[in-house]
Parts: sequence; C-alpha cells; structure tokens
Amino acid sequence: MRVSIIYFSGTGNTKSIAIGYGRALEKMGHDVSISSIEKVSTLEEHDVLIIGGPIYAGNMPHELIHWVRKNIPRATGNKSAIVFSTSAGLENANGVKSIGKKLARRGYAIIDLTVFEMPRNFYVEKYDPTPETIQKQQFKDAAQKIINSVGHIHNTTPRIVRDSVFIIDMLADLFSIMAKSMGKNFAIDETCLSCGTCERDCPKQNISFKDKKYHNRCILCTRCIHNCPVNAISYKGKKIESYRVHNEIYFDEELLQ
Ligand SMILES: Cc1cc2nc3c(=O)[nH]c(=O)nc-3n(C[C@H](O)[C@H](O)[C@H](O)COP(=O)(O)O)c2cc1C
Repeated sequence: MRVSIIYFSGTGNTKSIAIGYGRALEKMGHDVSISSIEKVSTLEEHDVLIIGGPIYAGNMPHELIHWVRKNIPRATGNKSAIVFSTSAGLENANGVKSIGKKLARRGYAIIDLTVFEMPRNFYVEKYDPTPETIQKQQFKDAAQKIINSVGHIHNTTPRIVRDSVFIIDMLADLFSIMAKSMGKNFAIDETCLSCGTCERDCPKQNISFKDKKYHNRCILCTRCIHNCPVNAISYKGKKIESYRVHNEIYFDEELLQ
C-alpha cells in the first residue's frame, strides 16, 4: 500500500514517531512518504494517510488543524487514516479526535487513533523536564505502540468518532491567539552567537536574530529555546533547560515479526 505520513513537530518528538511509523511500514513492505506540514501543501498519492502532531493545551496545534482543513481534499476510492498525537501526559486524547473527525468528514475510514506519551518540551512557566530514565522508557513504549497501530492497517471496520470537537477546536483557536502574546515573553540575550539557528528554524518566521526581536506570529512550539546551541533564549527573564531528542524509536527484530 502507499502510505503518506504528514506531521507537525515543534521539537522533534512527533517527528521521531512519524519516522518510526515510516520504518515499521517500510519493513512491512509498504511504500511510504513522510513530510512535515512546513514543507508540503499537497499530499502524495496514498491509500493510507497518517497524520500526527503534538498536543498544545489539550488539542493539536492550530497550525496542523488549519493545514488539514486547507489541504486535504475529499478522499476518492477507499482511503483510510491513522491519527496520532504526542504529549507529556495521556489525558489529552482529544486532539486525535479533532483531526480524526475532519478526515472522516472527508471520506477517510479512521482505522486507528493513538496517543503517545513523550518527553515534556514545555516547562517555561511550570512543570519540570521529563527525567532521562522516563524519556528512555517513553521511546521504548512508543516503538511497541507503533507496532500495535500499524497492525490496524488492513482494518476494514472504521472507528467512529462520536464526540463533538467543537469546543476543543475553539480552544485551539483561542490558544493560538494567546500564543502570539505569550511569545512576546521570549528574549535573546547577549550570549547569542548570531548563528541564526532560531531565525532559520522558526516555523512561523517569527524571529529576527540580528535585532533580537520576536514578531507577532509565535505558536509557542519552543523550538527556538531548545535548538539554541548556547541556550541564549529566555522566557520572562528565566533560562530554560534545553530539551533535545536524543533517544530513537528502536524496533527489536522480534517486534517487527
Ligand atoms: C505550547 C505547548 C503546550 C503544551 N500543552 C500540553 C498539554 O496540554 N498536555 C500535554 O500533555 N502536553 C503538552 N505539551 C507538551 C507536548 O505536547 C509534548 O512535549 C510533545 O511531545 C511535543 O512534541 P514535538 O517535540 O513534536 O513538538 C505542550 C507543549 C507546548 C509547546
């Protein structure tokens, strides 16, 4: 089967899972393409679509929801979809329903919705980074979850998403407005090397490192803080410990049998 995997990832957790899906499916003999919404606006030909994103305040990012609304046309033929999210806690399963519902309305059979618990990347105001031992376990558990999820690929009975997602979609809109103003709390200090990583990496072209300025388009993905090589970006004057993905989704041969 042809599988198209589309994701948005601020700091790499969701990208790791997307790549994990790709590797598992390729091993199973499927033809896979993987793209970030930052790079594509049209889908490759596919039989199965897999879409993933991080959870921001209980739903998928507004960017991803908007991308789906704008770029996914009505499905022709028998197309199915898997939706996954990554979050620091598992109580936020509603984001997958939001995207799942939109795909179902476009004629996709929703064959799986999966939530992955991954390291926390947002601890600018409260919470702590996820301890290393837990991070390792999360990547291990994720490999097993991916295998379970791809096991649904030949499913013929779709899952019906009954819950309304109206409220959480409204909250995602609201959060994207709040993020613009919260983004003004980021500051680049004098330790900046002027390497330009933050400006280059920002998914919204929201940073001008030369005049150390954040504009008004922040989505709070936190990529700038975590990717800065010298940790020169603070939030409300506070330095934030960097989170970098350094674990990998690893499949034991046994898992792939
Ligand atoms: C702005 C923002 C809001 C977040 N809100 C939640 C949340 O409501 N619940 C949760 O469990 N994790 C939350 N997180 C944590 C991320 O969902 C989690 O770390 C995710 O795996 C990051 O994925 P990424 O590395 O692909 O960006 C939030 C992260 C950010 C940046």
